[in-house]
Amino acid sequence: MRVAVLGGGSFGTAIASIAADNGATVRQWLRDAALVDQINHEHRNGRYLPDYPINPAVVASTDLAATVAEAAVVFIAIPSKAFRGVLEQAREHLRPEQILVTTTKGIQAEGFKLMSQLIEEETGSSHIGVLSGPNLAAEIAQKQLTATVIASDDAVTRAYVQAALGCGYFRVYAGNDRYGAELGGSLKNIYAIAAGMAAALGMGENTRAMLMTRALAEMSRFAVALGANPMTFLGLSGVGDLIVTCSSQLSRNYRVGYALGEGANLDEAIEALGQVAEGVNTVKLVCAKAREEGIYMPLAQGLHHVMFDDVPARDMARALMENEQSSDVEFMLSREAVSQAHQLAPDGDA
Ligand SMILES: NC(=O)c1ccc[n+]([C@@H]2O[C@H](COP(=O)([O-])OP(=O)(O)OC[C@H]3O[C@@H](n4cnc5c(N)ncnc54)[C@H](O)[C@@H]3O)[C@@H](O)[C@H]2O)c1
Ligand SMILES: O=P(O)(O)OC[C@H](O)CO
Repeated sequence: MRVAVLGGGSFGTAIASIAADNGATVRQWLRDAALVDQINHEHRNGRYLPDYPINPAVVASTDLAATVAEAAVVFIAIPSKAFRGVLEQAREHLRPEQILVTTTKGIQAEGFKLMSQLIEEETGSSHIGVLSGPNLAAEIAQKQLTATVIASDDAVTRAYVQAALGCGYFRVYAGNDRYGAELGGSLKNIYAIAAGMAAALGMGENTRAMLMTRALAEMSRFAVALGANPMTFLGLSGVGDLIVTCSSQLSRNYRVGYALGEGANLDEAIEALGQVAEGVNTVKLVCAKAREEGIYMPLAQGLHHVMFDDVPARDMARALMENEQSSDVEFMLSREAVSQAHQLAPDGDA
């Protein structure tokens, strides 16, 4: 199998190395000639994954056309802000039978588009997939046992990606809800920022469990309103990714939240990170979309106030705790039914 990876960051490098470990012929495209040289000669990505060796069979290049030329599968691991631009450059070199897979967990502001939708618009391909799951690049680079999802309505895409990446330390499950899997990967970054902030403020495990579980309720409420299948959120690309990203200092989104919780401002937190934290942009886009569509998203809106309106995180947490008490699993008991029933109890002030 011939595999191309577009992107020289931590995840692109991790994916390239898995495919090479699995016996594929792997080409990786990046812009930085010095980093290309380092990957090809030292088998290391000193900028993004400095502490881990890369399979020596990975060949990096600054030549986009040559990178994709022979590939059966092309993975695109480019931050959402640059994703369409890279597709525009790649488009003329791609062939209709090639399988195009996004690994990017972000949203384009214009039109609230997910990356697989950009691939569809730019290429018209019928072999499009989303790779998403609890996949911290640094842990993959250590060959920690890891699982992911290839979500596509195209059986050929699912089969090729399972064959390209499935190996002794990386297990690839198949899904057919591309939109739900991709939305889950983007939304969880919002709550990872909140979880990092809560940890920095000394909040405990009960708090983290509450935050993650209510985040899942909020994510699935949003996804259902936008037409995704809520069952997808029970899988690796939903709750699985939410767990890892809300629990680990290896997550860039968690680290941004942690820095904010320690008192840094947003610019300082982003600068200290030096890599992409998609959640910073996603929280803005999701809050705007939720307002537009009338979707109840108290955690995301609360985080937005903390990040962009200077509301202290502890004040926001207190306000959220004092919100009207609601339903646990609203697919079974609606929020409206709980709210209406409040009049049946004696008034707390009486
Ligand atoms: N790192 C992880 O653990 C991880 C895991 C799963 C998914 N992802 C997702 O993968 C995507 C990429 O993440 P990453 O971790 O590799 O990011 P990163 O910040 O480590 O690297 C981004 C890479 O994209 C390159 N890039 C940026 N703009 C470009 C442009 N215009 N043209 C060409 N290259 C450009 C950068 O030079 C860099 O090599 C993100 O959306 C992220 O959500 C990351
Ligand atoms: O480092 P983050 O926060 O972008 O998260 C990485 C992956 O999405 C975890 O699955």
